[in-house]
Amino acid sequence: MQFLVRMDVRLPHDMPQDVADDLRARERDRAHEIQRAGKWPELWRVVGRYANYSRFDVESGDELHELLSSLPLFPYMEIEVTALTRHPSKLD
Ligand SMILES: O=C(O)CC1=CCC(=O)O1
Repeated sequence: MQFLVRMDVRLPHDMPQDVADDLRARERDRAHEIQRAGKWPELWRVVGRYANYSRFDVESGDELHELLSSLPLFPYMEIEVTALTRHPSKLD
């Protein structure tokens, strides 16, 4: 199943810089693991925002939830998920 996911990151303003830096480094490492597993084929920055649009290729909504909740930034993100299906007019 394909899912379009938007993640908006909202770190508390009073979070110490070293804690934020550590979270970001761990987020990057976990994102790389999921990408290497072929489950996160697209990751795009939203211009001008601390947010991304991503496409996930997973077996189920449960798997997507497991992956998203494994991200170190998960407690600090607002996440919107849209299930996708193939458009009949799309050329191969
Ligand atoms: O920076 C972001 O948009 C949040 C994020 C997701 C994967 C990653 O490495 O950072």
